[in-house]
Amino acid sequence: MTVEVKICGITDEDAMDAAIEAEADYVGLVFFPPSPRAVAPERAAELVEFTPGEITKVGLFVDPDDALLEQVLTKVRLDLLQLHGAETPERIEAIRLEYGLPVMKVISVASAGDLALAEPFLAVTDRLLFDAKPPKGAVLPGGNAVSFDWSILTGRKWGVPWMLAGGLTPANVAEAVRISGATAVDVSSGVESAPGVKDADKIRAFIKAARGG
Ligand SMILES: O=C(O)c1ccccc1NCC(=O)[C@H](O)[C@H](O)COP(=O)(O)O
Repeated sequence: MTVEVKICGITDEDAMDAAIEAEADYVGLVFFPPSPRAVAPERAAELVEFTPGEITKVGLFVDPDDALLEQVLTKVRLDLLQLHGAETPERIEAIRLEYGLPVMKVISVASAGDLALAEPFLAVTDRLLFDAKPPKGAVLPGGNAVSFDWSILTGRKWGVPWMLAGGLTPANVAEAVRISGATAVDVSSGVESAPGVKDADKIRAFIKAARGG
C-alpha cells in the first residue's frame, strides 16, 4: 500500500515546489503565531494558489477562536483543519458545522495509555493524527522533533483514517511505518535545515523513504 505523506510547516515556494514535485499528498500551513513556521493568511494564500487540486491543503491551528478561523478561511483555500490544541469534541463538532471542512484532531502521545484520549473524538473527527507529546517546557504543542514508541499503534484500528507524526526523518520513516502500520505520515522538523527552514533535498528524501525508497 502506498504511504501518504504530509509535509507540514511550509513557509516558502521552494519547499512547496519540492513537496509538489515529490508528490506529497498533503501540505500543512501553520496558523499559530508563536511557531517559527507560522504564516500570515495572505502569505498562505499565495503559497497554495498554484498548488494542484489533488494535494490536500491542511491548516494547522491550536485552540483557534472563530475570529482566527474566519480570518484564515476567507483568504486561504484549505481542505482540512488540523486541530493541535486542547479542543473538545463539542468544539470540533461546532467548527465542522460552522466552516464545512473536515477536521483532523491531534492526539498527543507519550505512552500507550494516551491512546485512549482518542476515543471521545472518534464520533466527531474525520481523521486522527498521533503526534508525540511535547517535552516539558516546550513552547510549541507540536513540531518538536520528538518521537514516541511506534509499536503502541501496531494492529490498532480506529474507525477513521489516521496519521503518524513526531520526530520522523528520512532515516527513520520507513521503520516507523513498518512498526506502527501507519498508512499516512506527517513531518516538519525532520525535513528542515533549521527551525522553520525547509530543505528541498530532505523533503524529497523523506517522501521517497516513506514510500519504500
Ligand atoms: O510545527 C509547528 O511549529 C507547530 C506549532 C504548533 C502546533 C503544531 C506544530 N507542528 C506540528 C507538526 O508539524 C506536525 O503535525 C507534527 O507535530 C510533526 O512535527 P515534527 O516532530 O517536527 O516532525
